[in-house]
Amino acid sequence: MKLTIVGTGYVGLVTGACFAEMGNDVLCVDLDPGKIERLRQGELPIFEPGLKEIVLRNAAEGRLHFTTDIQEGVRFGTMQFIAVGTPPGEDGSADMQHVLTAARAIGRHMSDYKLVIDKSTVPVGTADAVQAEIAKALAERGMSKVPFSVVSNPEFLKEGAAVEDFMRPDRIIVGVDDDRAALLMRALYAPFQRQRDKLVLMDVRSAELTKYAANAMLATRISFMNEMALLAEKLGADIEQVRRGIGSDARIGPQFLYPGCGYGGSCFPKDVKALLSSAAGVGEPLHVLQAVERANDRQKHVLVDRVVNRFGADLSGMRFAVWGLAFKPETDDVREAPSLVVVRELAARGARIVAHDPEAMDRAREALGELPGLEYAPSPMAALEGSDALIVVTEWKVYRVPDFTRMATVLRQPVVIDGRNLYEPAMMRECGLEYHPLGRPAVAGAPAPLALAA
Ligand SMILES: NC(=O)c1ccc[n+]([C@@H]2O[C@H](COP(=O)([O-])OP(=O)(O)OC[C@H]3O[C@@H](n4cnc5c(N)ncnc54)[C@H](O)[C@@H]3O)[C@@H](O)[C@H]2O)c1
Ligand SMILES: O=c1ccn([C@@H]2O[C@H](COP(=O)(O)OP(=O)(O)O[C@H]3O[C@H](CO)[C@@H](O)[C@H](O)[C@H]3O)[C@@H](O)[C@H]2O)c(=O)[nH]1
Repeated sequence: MKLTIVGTGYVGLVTGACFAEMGNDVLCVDLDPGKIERLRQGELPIFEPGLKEIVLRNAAEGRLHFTTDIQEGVRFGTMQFIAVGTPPGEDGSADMQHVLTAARAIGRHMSDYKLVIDKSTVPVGTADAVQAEIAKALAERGMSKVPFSVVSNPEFLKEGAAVEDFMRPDRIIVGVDDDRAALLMRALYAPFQRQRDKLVLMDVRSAELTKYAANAMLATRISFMNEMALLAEKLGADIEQVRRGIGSDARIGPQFLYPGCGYGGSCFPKDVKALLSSAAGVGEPLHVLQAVERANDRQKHVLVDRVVNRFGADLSGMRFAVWGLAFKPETDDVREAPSLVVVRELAARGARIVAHDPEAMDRAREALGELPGLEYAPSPMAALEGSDALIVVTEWKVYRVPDFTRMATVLRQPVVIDGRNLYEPAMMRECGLEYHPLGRPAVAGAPAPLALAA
C-alpha cells in the first residue's frame, strides 16, 4: 500500500520504517529540512535501538522516502498518517496547531480518496476537527465531492523500545466509523497480528480517550509506587520487597511498579496535563489524576532533598557526579527528564556537576544551555573523580554493575544517592560505600567516612 507519514519524529519515523519493512511504499514528510536531509544521507536524527538498520535497509530497497514537500506527500499515499507533535499549551491543554495544519494541507492538495489516520495523541473530538478542516479546504477548492475518511489509531510505543513495541504490539486500537476505512486498516495491520487478533475496533471518540486513559493509568501506578517508597522508608520497610509482593498479584502485575525519581518524557507529563485540562473543560474534575501530577512534581525533587539532608543546603564548593540524563534508558530524549530538575537545583545551590549519559549529552546540553558549574564526562568513572557523591538518575545498563571498589576510592566521599534502586545494599556496605536508595533502608559506609545525617 502507499502510505504518507506527516511528521517524522519518534512516532512518525518508527511508523514509516516499520510499515516499509512490511512491504509498503512509504513517504515520510517533515517541515524540518535539516531532519529530512540527514535522513536522506542515511543519518538518524534520534537514537532508538534497531531503528537505523530498518530505515537504511528500506531506504536502500526503495520503499522508504523522505521529503519536505507536503504537496508531494499528500499526492503520494492513499493512507495519510498524521504523526506530528501535540505539545502542551500554556494552560496544559494539547496544542493542536500542528495536527490542524497537517489536516488543512491534506484538504488543500488531495484530489482522490484519502484515508486520514490520526496517530498523534489528541483530545477527544480531534477527528471531528480534522474532518472539518479537510472538508473546508476541499470546499474552498470546489472539490467537496472528493471522498475521505478520518480514523483514530493512537500509538502506544515506548521510546527506547519503539521498534519492538511497534512490531509486536499488545493491541492495535482503531477508532473508525466506516466500513471502507475499517477494511483498509485491517489490511494494513494484518502482518502485525498473525499470532492473534490484536485489532480492537471502536468508535473514534473512545479510541482517542483510550490513549489518554492508558497513559494516565500508567502514570498513576508510578506515582502510587513513588509515594509507597517514601512511606516505606519512613516506616522502615523495603519497597523492593513490597514491589515484588504486590506485583505477584495477577490483578496488579509486575510491570510499571518501579519507584524512581519521577516520570518524565514527552508523553506522561503532557498527556496527564491534557487529560486534566479536557476533564476540567467539561466540568468533570479528575481528582486522582490531579494527585498523580502533584506527586510526580514532588518526586522530581526527592534526590536533591537527599543531597541537602546529607550535605546541607549550601552546596557551594561541592561537586556531584550525575549518572543518566535521558528520561529513561535507551533513548537520547531528555524532554521533562528528572535529570533536568536535579542538575538545575544543584547548580542553583552553588554545586558543580559532572554529568554522564551514554546517548543524551548533546540533547541535555541543548536543554540546559550554559549552566554555571556544569560539565560533561566522557565516561561514568571519569564523572566520579573528585566528586563528593554520585547521584544515579537514569538506569542505563552501563551503570548497573560498576567497579564498586574503585567507585569508593575515586569519589572524594564514598556516597551514592540512587534514584532507581540499582544496587544491592549489602554490596555497597561491603565496598565501603554509603548508600541512599529510594524506599529502602540507607547503608552507612564501612568504615563510615562521615556520620549519616538524621
Ligand atoms: N514519543 C513517543 O514515545 C510517543 C509515543 C506514542 C505517541 N506519541 C504521540 O505522537 C505524536 C508525535 O510525537 P513525537 O514524539 O514523534 O514528536 P516529535 O516532536 O519527535 O516529532 C514531530 C515531528 O512533526 C514535525 N511536524 C510538525 N508539524 C508538521 C507539519 N505540519 N508537517 C510535517 N511535519 C510536521 C516536526 O518537525 C517533528 O519532526 C505526539 O502527539 C505524541 O504525544 C509519542
Ligand atoms: O515502573 C516504572 C516505569 C516507568 N517509569 C518512568 O516513566 C517514564 C515513562 O517511561 P515509559 O513509559 O517506559 O516511556 P515512554 O516512551 O514515555 O512511553 C509512555 O508514553 C508513550 C507516549 O504516549 C506511550 O506510547 C507508552 O505506551 C508509554 O509507556 C520514564 O521517566 C520512566 O523512568 C518509572 O518511573 N517506573
